[in-house]
Amino acid sequence: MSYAVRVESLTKSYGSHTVLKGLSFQVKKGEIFGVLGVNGAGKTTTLECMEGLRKYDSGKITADGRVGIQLQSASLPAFIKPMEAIQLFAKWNHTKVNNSVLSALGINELKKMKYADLSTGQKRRLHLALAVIGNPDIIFLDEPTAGLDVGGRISLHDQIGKLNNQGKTIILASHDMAEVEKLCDRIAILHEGRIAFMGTVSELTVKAGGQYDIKITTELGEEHYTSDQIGETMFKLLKNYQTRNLQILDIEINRGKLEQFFMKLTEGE
Ligand SMILES: Nc1ncnc2c1ncn2[C@@H]1O[C@H](COP(=O)(O)OP(=O)(O)OP(=O)(O)O)[C@@H](O)[C@H]1O
Repeated sequence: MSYAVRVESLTKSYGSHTVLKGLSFQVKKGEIFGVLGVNGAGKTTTLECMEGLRKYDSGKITADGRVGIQLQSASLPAFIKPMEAIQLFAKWNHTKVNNSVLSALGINELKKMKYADLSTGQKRRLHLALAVIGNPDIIFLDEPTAGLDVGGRISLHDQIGKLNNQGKTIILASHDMAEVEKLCDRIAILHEGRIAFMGTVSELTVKAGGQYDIKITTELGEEHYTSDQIGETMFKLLKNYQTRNLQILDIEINRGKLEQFFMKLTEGE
């Protein structure tokens, strides 16, 4: 099979509330696939059905490989130490603890701490380590960087990239456009139980009009520009500021339209 997970006509209701209305998509082996949507769009439900943790009403899901899961919220006993949790999970998985994974995720530094004393970022790193301890082929991450500061996000993104470079397929849920833009090969945007968009971020950018908003701050204040040829425009702008002998204090570039397009899709416009 060239795909890691195949989802066909997946439906799921909670009582009379139909959350998934026939989703079909495939996740290719070795890719980072993002499931996006606003709060309540059904990202966690989709992931949990794919993980085999939640019953669905109809459809078919096939996974090819061992699965590792990081849930959206998870908790361990307050007094357990990170290494005890790691050893426990390794035993369950009939596997040996991979020390390179532990050092990559900075688990060794947490050795002496109790679970209850770990920060949000440290807990997330531990949960990711527990998800990958069984050497899975497919890793599910539900909003892996929620609640993390900038440093924590960058470090976790780095670890996710490294796991992907080792050939792991990664499926992550997020509502952070910047996160999926940085990490994902392809994304599916859920809206009202259906897939409103599926493709690469570049395809989404083209659909959205491919416009960048640029803000340049100098001692004279802020100046705003838009461009669909970011490289060329930035080159010209920087030359222009140099000619005008203006010192640039800050540059901000946003895929403004991409966020707007996401809002438009998810608002059903
Ligand atoms: N166990 C449950 N019982 C009843 N309704 C549920 C249950 N789990 C989820 N729902 C409802 O299903 C819908 C989708 O929830 P889900 O958690 O899958 O969305 P999500 O996109 O992951 O949201 P978030 O971004 O807030 O995590 C929501 O309206 C939610 O209230």
